[in-house]
Amino acid sequence: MLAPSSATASIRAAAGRSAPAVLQSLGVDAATGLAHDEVECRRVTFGPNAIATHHARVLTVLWHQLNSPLLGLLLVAATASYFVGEKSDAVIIGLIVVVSVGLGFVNEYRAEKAAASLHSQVSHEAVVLRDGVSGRVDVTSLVPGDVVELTLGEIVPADIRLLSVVRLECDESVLTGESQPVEKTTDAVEGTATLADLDGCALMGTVVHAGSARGVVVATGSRTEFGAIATGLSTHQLDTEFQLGLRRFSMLLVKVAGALTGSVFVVNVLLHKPFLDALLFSLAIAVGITPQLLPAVVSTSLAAGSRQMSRRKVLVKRLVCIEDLGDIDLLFTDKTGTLTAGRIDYARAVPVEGQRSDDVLRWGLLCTENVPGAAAAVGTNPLDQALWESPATAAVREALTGHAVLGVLPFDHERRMLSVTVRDGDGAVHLVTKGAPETVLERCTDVAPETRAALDAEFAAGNRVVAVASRPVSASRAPEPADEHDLQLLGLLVFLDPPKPDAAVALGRLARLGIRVKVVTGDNAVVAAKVCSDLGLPGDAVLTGVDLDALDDEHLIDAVTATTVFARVSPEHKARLVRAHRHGGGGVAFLGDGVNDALALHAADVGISVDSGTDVAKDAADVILLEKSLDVLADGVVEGRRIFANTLKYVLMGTSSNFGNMASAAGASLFLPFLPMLPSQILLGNLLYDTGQLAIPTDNVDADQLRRPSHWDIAFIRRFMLLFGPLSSLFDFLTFGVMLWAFHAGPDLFRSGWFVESLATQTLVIFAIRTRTVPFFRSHPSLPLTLAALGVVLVGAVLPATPLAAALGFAPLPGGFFAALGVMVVAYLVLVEVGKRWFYRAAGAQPPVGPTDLGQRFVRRRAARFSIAAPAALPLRASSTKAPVAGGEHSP
Ligand SMILES: Nc1ncnc2c1ncn2[C@@H]1O[C@H](COP(=O)(O)OP(=O)(O)OP(=O)(O)O)[C@@H](O)[C@H]1O
Ligand SMILES: [Mg+2]
Repeated sequence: MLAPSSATASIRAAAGRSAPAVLQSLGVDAATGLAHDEVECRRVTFGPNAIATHHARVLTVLWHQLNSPLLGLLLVAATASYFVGEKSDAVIIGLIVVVSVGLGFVNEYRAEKAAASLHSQVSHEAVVLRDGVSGRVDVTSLVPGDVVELTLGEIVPADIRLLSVVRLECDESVLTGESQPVEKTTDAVEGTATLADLDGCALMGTVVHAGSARGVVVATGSRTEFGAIATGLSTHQLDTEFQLGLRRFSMLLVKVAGALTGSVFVVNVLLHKPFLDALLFSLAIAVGITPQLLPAVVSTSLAAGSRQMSRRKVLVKRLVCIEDLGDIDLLFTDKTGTLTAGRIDYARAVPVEGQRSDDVLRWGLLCTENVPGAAAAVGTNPLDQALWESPATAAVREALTGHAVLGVLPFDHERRMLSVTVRDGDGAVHLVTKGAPETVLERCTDVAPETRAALDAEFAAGNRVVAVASRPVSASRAPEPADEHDLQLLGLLVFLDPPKPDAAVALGRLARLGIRVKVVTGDNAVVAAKVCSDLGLPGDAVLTGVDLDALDDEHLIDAVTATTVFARVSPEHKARLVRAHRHGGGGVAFLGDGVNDALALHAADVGISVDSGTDVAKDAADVILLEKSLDVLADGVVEGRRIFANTLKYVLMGTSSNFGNMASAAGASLFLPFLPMLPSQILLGNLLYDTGQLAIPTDNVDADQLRRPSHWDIAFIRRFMLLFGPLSSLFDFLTFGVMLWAFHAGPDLFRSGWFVESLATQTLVIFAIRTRTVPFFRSHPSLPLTLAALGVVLVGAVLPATPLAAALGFAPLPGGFFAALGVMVVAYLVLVEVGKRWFYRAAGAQPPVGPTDLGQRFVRRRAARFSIAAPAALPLRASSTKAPVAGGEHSP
């Protein structure tokens, strides 16, 4: 029995030993893999191959709500006051706190649930050999000893000792920071090696950059190197960069609140006000200022957003992707299926002089990755699919029976060719090569000028063309790249893939959303240019993969910003283009569905794939479109920006008017002989206000706000707070004046007046803050929001006149107060409008801030794929007590 602590459990130890020795100590035969019952056994011992859980846990969420020193202090103080002072006041405080905590809990729990269900919709798979049969399994079910296959674009699913490699290169930047891919071998390393030197190993979380390999799993889950850095990262909470920023910002507010309320408390005590009252009052203010609900509210609106997205055929793998999707301003897309109909049709064969059409077609049909046996299921290659499924090729397909395919050199996106050795009916053996005409023609002995002319004509018409060539060979082994020479060209196979009728409209829509679109394709430059110009994209300056290779990174950036179409690019070129643009600051999205797109999908801020795409592409993507269409993508972007805009409303509300109110409460307590508001009243006002805010996700968003990528900008929020906070305080002090001098109010009346005024201004200002339009009523809020805001104000206004008033310490307000209130609310909103106009004009002049790219973001994204739903099953270090990185400012 293998114990988790055995020497093999560490990849570093395994790296120093030969592959056979590692296999032996793991008790596995590389030819058959583990037996299924052994896998079960090991799963019990080692646990799942996971480093995070996405299970929504009641207690954790509840603890989140209660885990606030302020709340604790408040409850302690309330309990103390229950025994020595006002019993009813203490009870009311207790009740309000319970309701607030409940509100936060329900919201956050629902968001967690939504996030968890997103996680369980997506699964990440690996190809593994068990009991002699290879198949796909969920990555979380891998155990040490499993024999796995690695292919291009895949994320390495565990720490693996390599057994055989074919030109394998891994991008290990997520672990080592090294941006150049590392070449891998099967050799053991000597002595003690650093992580970057483990040549004979592939490490969890890294990307297969080139080639393929087979290896044996040595360590899983949190015992991997990646697990060690990612353990404790909570992948479902506070996932977004904004939420992290918000946390930091909240901390700032808490500090301000601490200083403010601390001094209020001291001054109040020095002024000989009752100790406990002063303490409760200060704490209530502090609770009011702290935007406790904010993180919960952000996740809630994102969670609601993910449902709206899926109704628009956009699936996000994680909540954070919604925000990222709204933020993109540059989209790279492949051509096939996005710009073109994608239903590739075989049109005709163009034989060279002396050949027959049917022969070109016959060799073309044989030259595929399909296993011999004629009508065997076709692979995923779209050109081969089209060839094999076309009714026009049926007759030739029937006649293939006498041929035997002896070996295949698979298609790869760098060579853009594939070759087979075939024995024909007469027993003669041929090497047949099919591929991109440029590359195939280079390897042919002589090509007639007429053939080149025919090819150019097909390209100019925007048709996809592959060339078929052959030569007789003697050896009946599988072909190698070195064999592809001295070929005789047989002819061309022409396929039609016309531009999508609605793509031009969708491109226009993306342009209006402020998103630049660039096309990257493995197809020919002339074809790409033709399709693009048909759709209205500038296709006159096309850069090819060869051009890109000639540019170093410095020149690349200049050259690529000006270019819209990139043709004959390899998977690595696609990724390089994405990386070059990511330094520009804006969000870069990549849309693709092929194996050749996976590297770029990993490199992009937002990787987008389609439901019908290949597994590797879907695995690499953050967002999956149920339909490959730029229109669906545009819907997704709009939805993302809408959600973002609404979330921002909360933040602006909470940090400006709310903050202003609390500051005035603190200020007033200094010159009033009594507390300006009772602690329970402050908390009640806060609760009512929060409740009204819950309708914000339903709100309409101005078209103008959807036209820009949505960046989170904490500096913007801070400036907003500093302008609009004091503005709301101004009206609070006006109210104080009115209450004291016009109504000669005593404590109860004073508090009632201010309670109603602060709730009214604080709530109604949503109508101004929700839009940049001046005057605000030209933009229409949603009905639920309107009703909620007015409802809250109404409740606040009648409260002092109800039987509850006495218990809450309110007194009925005179009619004259409401007249004054009306005037003040109107004056306040007018001033806010003036401030808004000035603010947005000044803000327009500010340079936009790009997303601050944390390397952590990639770690989180990778970690999310090694996540399980079961709550208690994470053994060993996974359940370590390391604080969640997201929880504080001390991120590594
Ligand atoms: N099965 C095949 N047989 C022969 N040649 C092929 C085959 N598949 C692709 N090719 C050639 O390789 C070229 C590049 O293909 P690749 O898959 O890299 O790009 P693509 O996926 O077609 O383009 P896009 O990125 O727009 O989807 C094709 O244009 C074609 O010339
Ligand atoms: Mg493709």
